[in-house]
Amino acid sequence: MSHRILLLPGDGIGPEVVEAGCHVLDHLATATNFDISYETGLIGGAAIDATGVPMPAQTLEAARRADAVLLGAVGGPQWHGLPGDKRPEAGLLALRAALGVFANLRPIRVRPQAVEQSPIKREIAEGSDILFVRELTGGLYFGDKGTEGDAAYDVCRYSRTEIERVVRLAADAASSRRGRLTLVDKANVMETSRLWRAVTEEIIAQHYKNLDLEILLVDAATMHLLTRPRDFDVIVTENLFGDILTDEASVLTGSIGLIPSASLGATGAGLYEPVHGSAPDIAGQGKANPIGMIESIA
Ligand SMILES: NC(=O)C1=CN([C@@H]2O[C@H](COP(=O)(O)OP(=O)(O)OC[C@H]3O[C@@H](n4cnc5c(N)ncnc54)[C@H](O)[C@@H]3O)[C@@H](O)[C@H]2O)C=CC1
Ligand SMILES: CC(C)CC(=O)C(=O)O
Ligand SMILES: [Mg+2]
Repeated sequence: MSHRILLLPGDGIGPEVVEAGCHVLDHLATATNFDISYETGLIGGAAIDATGVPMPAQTLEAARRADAVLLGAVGGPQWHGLPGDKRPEAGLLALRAALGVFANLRPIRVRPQAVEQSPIKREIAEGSDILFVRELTGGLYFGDKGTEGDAAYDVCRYSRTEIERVVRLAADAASSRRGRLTLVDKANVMETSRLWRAVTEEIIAQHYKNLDLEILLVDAATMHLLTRPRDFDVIVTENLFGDILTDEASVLTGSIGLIPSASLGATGAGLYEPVHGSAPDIAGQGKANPIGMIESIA
């Protein structure tokens, strides 16, 4: 049976890293007699230029048919003037929502052979191995948003169910790793964070007594990540905080280009993409690090 892979190269360095990833995948598939078939689709700025919208219906249908979706990156300065729902990034958000991939796994590992690449002192960075589980289909990115005269708003909303499913996934991951789960929130200020904290504490107390649960406020967490990264095992957090903290944590490894991700739902195809964006500053120069894409494929 052929495994159907949908390639969505997107914009900027997206096509470069997808091409590099496919070289590796082709070699592996041939070497192991693993039968794959590719389909390529449009997303983001490339889709806007070709069809007028960042997520053509044809791409969504192909993603639903696929066994796995490999995405490069979307976005670039040429589309920055568009309204929010017409921008390249809206295409990626629509894809994540349509596939129901609520958990975005972002492993950050400082490899022994690359520790010298880290701008962080060796005695701090060496051996760091953190799995971020970022909630991917809720929160600020998906809440009601708009403008009212000179004002603008983005609503952050989370339901108990949305929190429960991603916390359970993170707790399962921690159980199979080093048994430590860290929740990052802003429960001293945000109502949604207080719900995250209550639900997480309840789930861990009831179902994961084996785990050591640590809770950090997000502002302090940004410091702990770069001063005691080895203390972390699995970190679970909401969509916005996870987006920001993983770019920060990538610094430990020396390059955001090294960081892969897998976005998983309860059923259906997974979405596999590097953590970085379209990097317009280096696009077309043959400089993009493809390891994040290759590890996403792995
Ligand atoms: N998943 C996605 O498709 C994402 C898309 N974006 C979009 O990408 C565009 C550019 O965003 P930026 O803020 O510049 O973030 P970015 O992640 O594209 O780039 C940030 C910095 O990291 C470098 N970098 C990124 N990937 C690299 C790689 N593989 N190898 C070596 N260096 C790499 C870039 O050259 C740049 O200096 C924006 O339109 C943004 O919305 C941003 C993040 C994720
Ligand atoms: C919609 C994306 C541009 C958000 C992002 O930066 C990410 O998922 O890493
Ligand atoms: Mg990001």
